[in-house]
Amino acid sequence: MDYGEVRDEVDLVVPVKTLDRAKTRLTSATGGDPVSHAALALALALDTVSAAVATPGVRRVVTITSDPAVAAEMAALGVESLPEPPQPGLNQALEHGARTLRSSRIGALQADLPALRPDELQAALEAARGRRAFVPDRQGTGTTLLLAAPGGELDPRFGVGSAGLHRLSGAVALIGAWPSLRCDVDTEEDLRLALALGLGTRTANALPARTT
Ligand SMILES: Nc1nc2c(ncn2[C@@H]2O[C@H](COP(=O)(O)OP(=O)(O)OP(=O)(O)O)[C@@H](O)[C@H]2O)c(=O)[nH]1
Ligand SMILES: C=C(OP(=O)(O)O)C(=O)O
Repeated sequence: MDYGEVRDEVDLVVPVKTLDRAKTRLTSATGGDPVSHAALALALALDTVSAAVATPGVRRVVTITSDPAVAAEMAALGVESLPEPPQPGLNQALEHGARTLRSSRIGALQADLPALRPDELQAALEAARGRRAFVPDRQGTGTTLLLAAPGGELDPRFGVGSAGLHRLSGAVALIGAWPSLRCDVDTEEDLRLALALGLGTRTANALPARTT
């Protein structure tokens, strides 16, 4: 497919672990049932990706996953998936995705933003104004979005303390009134906060009744 050359637009890679390994800190939210847990992990990713696809300024969204169930569900949204590279790890998966896409502008979006609103993601993309930039999570320690400069490398440093590492690597911290973009869901407390912001429909449907 020819996606054209619009320099202000960004292609986003979204990493998604295999569902049986994903979101271990959220296991209690579904009462320890592995099938419900996998459904919740998948719903988080689908709501995130649906919002990203609907965002003006986002040209293309591609997930990086070795889980065929994730790839099939993403395909139903019209979203392509790339398999993980042989080297394990989140940053390796993102670098592989970025290299494969060869986009004029690349970004990485975490897959656990179930309240994400397209207008907030669009506002963050605009605030970057062509710089290599990142959006810290609500605690200020992690990263939910990393954007390369046009034509530049992604150079991802996700993991513990990634906000500090992205800042040290020269990326500009973007801090705006974008609660849905900053609310990544790792724990049940995060899930309650995302619920208050307004969950995507898939995540809302995947929750047990007591959480809603
Ligand atoms: N493709 C891919 N995605 C990853 C990998 N590691 C983490 N991710 C994804 O990166 C995002 C951020 O990771 P975390 O917030 O730590 O999520 P998680 O590892 O599923 O959660 P925990 O098990 O609770 O640490 C999530 O969307 C994960 O699915 C990896 O090795 N490969
Ligand atoms: C991998 C990260 O996510 P989390 O802190 O949610 O594990 C990160 O913020 O770099």
